[in-house]
Amino acid sequence: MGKGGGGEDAVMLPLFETKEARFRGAYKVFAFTVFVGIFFIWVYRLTHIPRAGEQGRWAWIGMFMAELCFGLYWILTQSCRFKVVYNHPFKERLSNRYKDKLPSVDIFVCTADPKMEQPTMVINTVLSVMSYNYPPEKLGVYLSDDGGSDLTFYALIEASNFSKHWIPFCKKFNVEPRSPGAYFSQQIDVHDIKYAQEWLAIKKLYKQMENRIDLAIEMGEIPKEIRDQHKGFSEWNSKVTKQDHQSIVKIMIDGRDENAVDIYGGQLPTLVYMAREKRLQWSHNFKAGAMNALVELAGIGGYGAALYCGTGCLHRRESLYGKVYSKDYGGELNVEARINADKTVNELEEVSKFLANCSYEKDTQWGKKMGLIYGCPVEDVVTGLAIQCRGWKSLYYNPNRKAFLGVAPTTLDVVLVQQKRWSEGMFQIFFSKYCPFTYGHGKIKLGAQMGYCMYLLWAPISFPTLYYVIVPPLCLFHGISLFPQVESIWFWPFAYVFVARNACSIAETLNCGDTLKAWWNGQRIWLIRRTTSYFFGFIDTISRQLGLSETTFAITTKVVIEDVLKRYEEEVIEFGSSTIMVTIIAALALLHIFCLIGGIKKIFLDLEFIKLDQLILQVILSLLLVMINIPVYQALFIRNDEGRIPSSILFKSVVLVSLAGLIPIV
Ligand SMILES: O=c1ccn([C@@H]2O[C@H](COP(=O)(O)OP(=O)(O)O[C@H]3O[C@H](CO)[C@@H](O)[C@H](O)[C@H]3O)[C@@H](O)[C@H]2O)c(=O)[nH]1
Repeated sequence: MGKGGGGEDAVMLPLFETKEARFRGAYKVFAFTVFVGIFFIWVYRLTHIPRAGEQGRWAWIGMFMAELCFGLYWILTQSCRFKVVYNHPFKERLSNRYKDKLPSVDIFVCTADPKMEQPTMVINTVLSVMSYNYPPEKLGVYLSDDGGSDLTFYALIEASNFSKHWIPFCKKFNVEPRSPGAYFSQQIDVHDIKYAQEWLAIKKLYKQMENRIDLAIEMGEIPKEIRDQHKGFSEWNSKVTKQDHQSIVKIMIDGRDENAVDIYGGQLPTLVYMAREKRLQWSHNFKAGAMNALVELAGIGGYGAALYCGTGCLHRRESLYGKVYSKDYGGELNVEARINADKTVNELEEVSKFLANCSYEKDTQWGKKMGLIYGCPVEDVVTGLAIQCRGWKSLYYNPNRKAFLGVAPTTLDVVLVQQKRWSEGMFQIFFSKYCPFTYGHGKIKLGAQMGYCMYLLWAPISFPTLYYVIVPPLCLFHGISLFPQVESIWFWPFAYVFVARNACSIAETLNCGDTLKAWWNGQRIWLIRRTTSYFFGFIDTISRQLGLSETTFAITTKVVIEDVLKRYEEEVIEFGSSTIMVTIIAALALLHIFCLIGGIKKIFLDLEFIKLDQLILQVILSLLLVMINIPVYQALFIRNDEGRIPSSILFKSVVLVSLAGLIPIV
């Protein structure tokens, strides 16, 4: 580390520092003790298998398999804990070093459906990134509209006009957050009269704009007088549908134009609308296709392998273009495509439309070695891996004031569909040529390969989890012991691994600033995800591998209904739909309480306490499962709001549990 201040030294000061997390040595010792515990559990299982013909022999072997999977998976997860680093950037050094030679930055915003991703929400994102504290002549904002909707286009026209007021307002008062919707939902400090006046005026402008957009959405079409004001609407003729239309590219603000200024004469950033061509016979590759069209259009962690998570990530252009990192790469910050400098807006739009055509990428490396990789619903993770394997390093940075805020699902069914897509997509990567252990071999560190696999194996980990939450409770119900007695020495590895693993997870949660309640809720959703989404993610991956189905992308809806939001804020789970996943959740919850009651009855009445110490761990496991499922029982039996579990599901679950009770334990 050098001294601060100006001069040549200051120019060469590092732009960030990386520090290793503390207590890693102690953690490694702790992890070793847990591993010893896991090892003894495996030894116990193998040395105590019930003899052939004895009841519970196969259940026992299944327990061994499940615990083997958990143990191996736990080893994978250590890759993320052994080497933890924190990055700290020095922002002022960046401007000292590069002064006015900062790189040009293109920001891509994607939307795919005006019903699930409302245009007002989309333009709030656009307006917030347009207002970044960055030289506007170096900033380009590109909206990809896979919904091909004139409503979204209209909203962007409104946003481009409003930005002339909003950007200078943000700069003048250093506004945070810069999304107007989020900003106006906050209380303001009215001590400064000038600020309060401007605040009121711009809020009024925003609300008027919002009303106009909402009105158009309500009507389902753009009023004629608005259509006539912008020639861009002529692209939406009667033949245009969401799945079938020509490419549409409109440069709403041309950042090169000296007249593209805000109300105070300040330069505005470039703003572009793009709906890439869609034809029924062409695969459009979901978000990866949209992102590549944008990349083409714009000219644009601990092992140095933090995951690319799709949203809120910054890339160097060269890394996305498929270039291999070279040691001579000096971080050419000012590589700018000058070739288009002399083109008019119309000429640029025409060239861009060609780039956004379906056929443009045919027989090219786009989607393979260039841009985002096609064929996988988690295009971000596989693309990040490929980039890292080309020698580029990635850093994870989580500033106190969040750099990006997104919209998370508020209902369980949407979460489960999203999680299914992720687990399915990641498992596909494991099966593909991009499997980190083979594709990444010799290119990224073993720790990074293991770290990737921790995510890629979400789908198959559903099987041992399902086994563990079904078989021990069922065995308890039948009075069959699957764990050592409390007096036995073998009891201790189980107790130690259970307590140590959970204590570590609680410590991590608290260390991240979360509460104990959040941890407990985390266990709840952990169980639900593993027993539903990951399971179906597995099934769908296999059926895709067998050629029985095709990759799909179920968009996460960002629309929130008022009473659903109210329940979400009150921390009440929104079940509310009759999906197979909710049926599984309900059936498992009923099974757990049914087995717990049945098991306790058996211990107290039929077995006369003889087996209590042999079954105590199963009783504890079932009790914990019942406690985790409390919101499910409430949704099944107590709640009467719209978010409860429908009674048809209760009926199906009772049938399923009755059948499970009949399964003989062998
Ligand atoms: O055909 C499509 C489908 C989706 N999208 C866009 O892709 C983004 C992600 O889709 P969303 O339904 O929001 O998925 P999520 O699972 O919520 O998104 C997370 O997971 C995705 C897959 O890993 C990443 O691409 C995202 O960046 C990340 O936020 C959204 O902006 C969509 O508008 C398209 O542009 N075209």
